[in-house]
Amino acid sequence: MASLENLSAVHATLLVGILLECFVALGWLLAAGLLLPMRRASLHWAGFAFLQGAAFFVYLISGNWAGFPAHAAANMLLVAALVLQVRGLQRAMGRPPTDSLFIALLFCAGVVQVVWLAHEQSAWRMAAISALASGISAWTGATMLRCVRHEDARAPRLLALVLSAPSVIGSALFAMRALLVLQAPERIIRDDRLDQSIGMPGALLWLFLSLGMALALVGVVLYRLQRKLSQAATQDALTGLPNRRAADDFLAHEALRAQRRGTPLSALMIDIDFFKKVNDQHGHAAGDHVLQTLARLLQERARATDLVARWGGEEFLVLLPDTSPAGAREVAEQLRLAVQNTPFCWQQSPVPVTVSAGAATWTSGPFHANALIASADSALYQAKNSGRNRVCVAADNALHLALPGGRSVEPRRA
Ligand SMILES: Nc1nc2c(ncn2[C@@H]2O[C@H](COP(=O)(O)OP(=O)(O)OP(=O)(O)O)[C@@H](O)[C@H]2O)c(=O)[nH]1
Repeated sequence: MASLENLSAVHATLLVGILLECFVALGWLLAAGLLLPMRRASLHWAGFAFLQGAAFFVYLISGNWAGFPAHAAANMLLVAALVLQVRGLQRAMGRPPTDSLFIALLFCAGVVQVVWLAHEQSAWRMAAISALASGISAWTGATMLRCVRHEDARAPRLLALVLSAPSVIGSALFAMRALLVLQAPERIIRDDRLDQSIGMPGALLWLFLSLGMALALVGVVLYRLQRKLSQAATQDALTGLPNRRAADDFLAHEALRAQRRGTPLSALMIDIDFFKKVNDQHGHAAGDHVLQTLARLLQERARATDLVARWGGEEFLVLLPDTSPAGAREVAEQLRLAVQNTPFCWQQSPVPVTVSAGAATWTSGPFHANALIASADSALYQAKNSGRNRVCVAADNALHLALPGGRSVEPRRA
């Protein structure tokens, strides 16, 4: 290894790379201990950083070992590191890793080393490994994009592009390297003989790319954790529907729009009839299954602009923007009939399920969210009291009578 006095700029860069990768690997090991849902992914990325650090180390010591095929060793480490990076991303997405492909890639890299091991063939070796690394990096970039965008189409496109950029740039650079090597193979063979394994531009580029990739992985983890947290805060765990908090936010937002545009806003409160009996006769798991099936059914029949939420227990709230009292009654009746005509089953036994619904509509005047919900709720209890499996609509003045101290949402001034 170079002594401190004659430490060249390349050596210094490689040393920085080793230290950086050690810190990154330690960081991921720490994350594996702390972020349980991301444990496996973090362990993979610790391996990714460690192998990259090892590749930097190989270049650092290569000058001391005449004839040591530094490129070959470093490239093998790099391919293994890149494979671990993609595998970690697949783990982060909760997908089974494509192990056969990874094994095939590593096998190919190994074969390339063995077939073109001689110095005279180092250009071919470098070109093949660079092409392989380019392919894996492109795959990493694509997986990174999917990791952010696939499960959440509303995820910011720019964020997805920024996070996948280091891998895409890496892929392009590896491809360029493969082409340059094939264009001037004599230079590579000469450099390899002289043990000039890596130059300053190469070392710096590699260092920045490694840093970029590490930051991109941190970005993916932060994005996914933030998404999980916001999901947990706004999604009902059993049915996957928006929960009460999300319904409140939607209602406040839609109320402002309705007031600004002067369009009606309707709410349906839907409750399963005699649900206690389902639990008592078939068990709690059967009750959960009925809730999940009903949630799916309601969601499938809702318009893209409506919101179906689990209000609590066996009660669902459907918010219908731009829907008149007559329209709300019609939607509620369609949903009631759909439930009545859907065969619910639990362990091959039929479970009869019907629902009652109450509808209320805001059409004009100050908006009280609590009054709209309370009106839909009292219409629901009217439906329950008049025999169940039916729809009742709140009277026109119900909103004014309900909850005078309710939350008021004033229209935003243009
Ligand atoms: N399985 C299951 N049951 C739930 C859940 N949340 C609430 N329940 C049950 O829902 C039942 C509600 O019963 P009640 O309020 O008496 O209403 P009901 O039996 O549907 O009668 P009506 O509404 O008057 O037709 C209770 O037995 C609760 O335990 C849940 O998440 N899963």
